Amino acid sequence: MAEAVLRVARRQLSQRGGSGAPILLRQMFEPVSCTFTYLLGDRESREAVLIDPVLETAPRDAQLIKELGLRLLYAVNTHCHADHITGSGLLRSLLPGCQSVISRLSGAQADLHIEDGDSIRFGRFALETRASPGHTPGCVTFVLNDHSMAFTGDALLIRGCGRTDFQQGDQLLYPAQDLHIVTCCAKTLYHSVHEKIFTLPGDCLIYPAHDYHGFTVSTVEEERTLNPRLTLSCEEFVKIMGNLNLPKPQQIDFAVPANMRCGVQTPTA
Ligand SMILES: N[C@@H](CCC(=O)N[C@@H](CCS)C(=O)NCC(=O)O)C(=O)O
Ligand SMILES: [Fe+2]
Repeated sequence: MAEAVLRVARRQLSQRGGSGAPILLRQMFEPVSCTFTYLLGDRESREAVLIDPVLETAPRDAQLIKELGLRLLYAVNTHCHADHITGSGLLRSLLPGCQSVISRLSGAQADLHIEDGDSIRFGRFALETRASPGHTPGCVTFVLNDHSMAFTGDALLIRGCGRTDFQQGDQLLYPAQDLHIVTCCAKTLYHSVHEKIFTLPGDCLIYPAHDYHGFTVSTVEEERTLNPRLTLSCEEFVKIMGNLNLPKPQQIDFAVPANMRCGVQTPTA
């Protein structure tokens, strides 16, 4: 009971802030890779962060940020993406003052490297970093400080989850050389989701990095009870992940090397 009261109080503090203004949130879509980019801002200080921008839609995002009178502090990545080039490199040149961010464990270049437990602050709000490896070793989930929403990248998708068949060394490659790697990554992902995401409040909103079925948002409670993969035992989950037989992402051969350098740094002529 005391915990519930505290949670409500925390939520009012962050979502409503001191002035009663709610957080500014925009979910944007890039249709080729089916990627969601999220803009979060503080209406009072005008400080903002962008989660998982895509190279092709970075100019759109920069224009919206300017139109809304926001100051982009950080263009952050939930992981080194295999299916598209990140927009974080381009955004730092389109919006001077913006810094690119990715986890240290991704091995990718960026202005700032984050680790489990680090906070990304913007105005009266903050995003907590929770390491959630498995899809890639450097995957993180960002949780708003009042635990009302989580940006899960590819660790947890709506009624699905990220694939675990990438070879993970210096770079992501496909396919993983043997089933042992897929098994190990799948076990890691299962524990990440159960320990770092499903432990959040049931009404915490889940915002993934992709959706291929037309969904936009879910909740912890929905995924805890309805996700067809993550409601299985770890053993059954590992078996399913070893047999997804997904085709190689079309852009992986050039997207991953580019993302290891945090994408394209300057606008093309
Ligand atoms: N067809 C797409 C790639 C689709 C894909 O592999 N998606 C990844 C997430 C992006 S790295 C994934 O984990 N999918 C899980 C699933 O169950 O679909 C392309 O060619 O880009
Ligand atoms: Fe991914």
